[in-house]
Formats: sequence, C-alpha cells, structure tokens
Amino acid sequence: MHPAPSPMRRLSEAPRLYVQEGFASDEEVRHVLASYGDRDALTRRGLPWQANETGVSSELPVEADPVLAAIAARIEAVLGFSCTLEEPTFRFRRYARGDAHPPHLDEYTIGGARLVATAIVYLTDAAVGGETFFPRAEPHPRAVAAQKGRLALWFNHRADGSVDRAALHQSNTLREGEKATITYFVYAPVEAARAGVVADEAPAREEAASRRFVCVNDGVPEATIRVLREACAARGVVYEEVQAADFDFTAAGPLPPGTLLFRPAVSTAAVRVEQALCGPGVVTFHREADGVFREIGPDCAVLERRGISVPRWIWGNTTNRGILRRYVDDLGGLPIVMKFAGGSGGVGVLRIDSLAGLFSTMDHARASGRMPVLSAYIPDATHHRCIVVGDRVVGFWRNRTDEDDFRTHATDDPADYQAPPAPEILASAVAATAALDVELGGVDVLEHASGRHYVLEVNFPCYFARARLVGGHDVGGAMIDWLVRKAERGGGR
Ligand SMILES: O=C(O)CCC(=O)C(=O)O
Ligand SMILES: [Fe+2]
Repeated sequence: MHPAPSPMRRLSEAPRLYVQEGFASDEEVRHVLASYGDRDALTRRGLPWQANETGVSSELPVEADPVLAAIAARIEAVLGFSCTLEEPTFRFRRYARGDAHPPHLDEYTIGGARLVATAIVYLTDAAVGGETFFPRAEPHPRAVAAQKGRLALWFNHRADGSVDRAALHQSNTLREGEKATITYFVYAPVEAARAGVVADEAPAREEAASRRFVCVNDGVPEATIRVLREACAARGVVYEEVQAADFDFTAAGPLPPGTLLFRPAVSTAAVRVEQALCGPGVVTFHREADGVFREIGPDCAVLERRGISVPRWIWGNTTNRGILRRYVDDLGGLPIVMKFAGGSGGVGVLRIDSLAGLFSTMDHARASGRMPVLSAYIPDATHHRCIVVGDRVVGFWRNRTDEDDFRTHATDDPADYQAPPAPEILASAVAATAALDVELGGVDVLEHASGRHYVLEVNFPCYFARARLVGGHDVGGAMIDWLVRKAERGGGR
C-alpha cells in the first residue's frame, strides 16, 4: 500500500506550483533507483543515457514498469488530465556535485500537444544546493529542495492557455548530497491548462503574509547562518538564502517592498547580487536607500571628521624618505602601524619598527599600487570588539594577543565576553557605526591603560556569530528585530 502522503501545498500564485511530501513511497524510490539509478543500471536495462553539466539523463518508458505507471497515474489523477503522448516517459536525471540546470521555460510542443505541466519526483536528499528554483515566481521567488519522495508539480501554461513566464525555473548547483529525479512532462491539448489542482491553499497565504529575511550567501561561515536562521525562526520570520554563485541576473529583479535583506558575504559577487535585490522599500542595514551602492572610507578619515577618537594617522602615499621621516615624527615616533585596506583577521596590518622597515615596505607598496594608512602605535591597550545594531551595542568581546605578535584575535573563552566595555566606549562604537551610515557594525576599539580609547575601524558586514555562540549575546535576534521594526516604520523607503 502507498502510505498517505501529506497534503498538497500551493507555493506560489504564479506559476501554479505545488509541492507534496511523501508522494512516492520509500519502496517506489528504492525500486526506481535500483532499476535506473545510475549509468550502470541504465546500461544493464539497455536504456541509452547522456551525460553533461545537467547530469546523467535517460528516458524511461512508463508502460514497461508498473511502478513508473503507478506514479504517472497518480500525477495524472492530481492534475485531472493525462499525458496524450503515445509512449510517455519519465526523464531520469542524476546530478553530480557541481552540476546545475540553467534557467528555462518548459515550453514544448509535440504533435499538437503542449507541455502543459511538469512533475518532478525527487529520489534523494540534496544536503546543500540542488533546489529547483523559480526566480520569477510571484509574490516572490520560490525554491523547492530535493527531498526524497517529494513531488514538485507546476503548470507551464496559464489557465487561458498562454505560456506562463513566471514558470521559469532552474536547478541550483548541487553542492552536497545527492540529487536524482524522475520528471514527468505532461503533454496535452492546451485546453488542459484550465484544470485546477486541489490543494491546501492556507500555508502559502500564511507564508506570503509573514516577513521575509533574504540572506545573500557566498561562503559565509556556517555559524553566521545558524545564528541568523535561529533568530528568524524564533520570530516567525521566513529565512531565505540566495547563493551569489547561483544567481541569474537575467531572471531576478528587486525584492518586494518590506523584505529584509542582509549580505553577510564579502565577495564582489555577493555585493552585486545584493545591489540587484535591493529596491524601493527593501529594508537593509544601510541608513540611505541606495546605501548598497556606496563605498565610503577610509574609516579613520570619516570618523575623525565626525569628532570620534581615532589613533593619529596619515596616508602612506610616498617613498620619499624625507617625507616618511616627518610622518614618523608626526605619528609620535616608532613603532608605527601600517594598514592596507581589504584584509580581514589582522591580515594587511603591519607593525613597522624601524625606518629601514618603513622605507623598504613603502617602496613595495608604491610599486604594487597600494596606499596604506600609517598610524600611531598604541601600546599596552585592550582591544574591544563591539557589535552595534542600530543605536545599541548588542554584543562585545575582548581580543587577546599571542606571544610574538602585536595583532589581536578573539578567543573561545567565555570570560572575554562577560564584562561590557566602559560606557564611553559603547557610545563611541554606536557613533562610529552611525558615522559610516550603517546600522550594523563590528567596531574595533583600543582602550589604553590611561583610560583613553581609540576607534580603529567599523567592519560592515562583520563576523558576529561568536558573540552569540560563545558569549550568549542575542546578536541575531537584535539584528532581525531591528530590521522588522524598520520595515514596520516603512523604513526601507
Ligand atoms: O532538476 C530540476 O530541478 C529541474 C529540471 C528541469 O527543469 C527539467 O528537466 O526540465
Ligand atoms: Fe525544466
């Protein structure tokens, strides 16, 4: 017997897209995989197959196999019409890691019959990637993950017979796990598109009504994603992820107004995707509506102009030794710090202890076309990292130094996450974030033994997960709450 599958759910208004869990039983899936699941099995059955970047595929005649015939009959029963081809087939497909299927419409005609509906039955679980993705779905893009036994079913035509452009779809790149499918292409006279599928409409409406948080990912640490997902789940916010490497710029426009958008990834690809997704009313951590297009800085210059305490600094623009000597005097003497833009985790921050070191390093910087910032070295300082969301510091920790290095790093010792920095440091961190026109910042502050403090930089985006995972500070919750409140105020503009 076939166990009762879960209700059919409608996922989008356009295309008419439905999903049902447990549509194929474990036994059916086992049978299909054993009979046709790879090249060897297909070859044994005398079935021709092809292999390319969309995986290994083969046409499986439906009538020859009672299991396939039963699955096809159930799909036709859901649709209320049958495939009118003389010899209907399932298309088997197995994607290898790295395989994808580019965006397309299933728009075909055979004889007089149109490809009215497509039904995919997933035979395996894809752990990461491999979703069937509908970038033009309305009211918002939808992704169906490959999960064993699941059915995805959609109409390629509208009820009036016209081709539904919202049915554009692709397979996202399979990154981890397995993706094997059988797809039933249901050809019929175009009038069949009038058919209605009986589905539980409620979940799609509820989801459409709830707030969406779209996260642009490109190799972001798993911990960051976990913290964001957890915060969304706790607030009933729908978490969605866009992989920059799978993004198709022909298919996507800005997100609908009121959508929350955040890009924890720092790659250029992720920046461009965020720009494409941002539009009127989309809510981000930028104070300005077009903030995603701006790059300002360097931090020391902007912060200094706003009256925020920064270490004394000057541009490393020259190899002229006379000028460089004056720079060193101006910075209070050796050692000094040389900082190149773009690094993270302390990479690109150099301590210069001698004029010989300065001259030789500057010759190299100039020849490489780089212009570092030179700044005063603050000895015996405590390095604080403050995570600012909006007008508050919501997470903090103290960095430590290792022997034989001057740079600092975070630790996994909860003690470093307990005592908040002094109130004036918290105030500087908030002011520094605001000065850079963002509402999220990982602010580095040095506190000298004298009590004076200096803001080094504001990282945006920044790594914040450890404040949650080691320190227990609910940084993710503060981030989502901030964006939701901003959306409610109509703050995305
Ligand atoms: O494998 C998928 O998710 C989509 C496949 C597809 O669109 C097709 O075979 O036409
Ligand atoms: Fe397709």
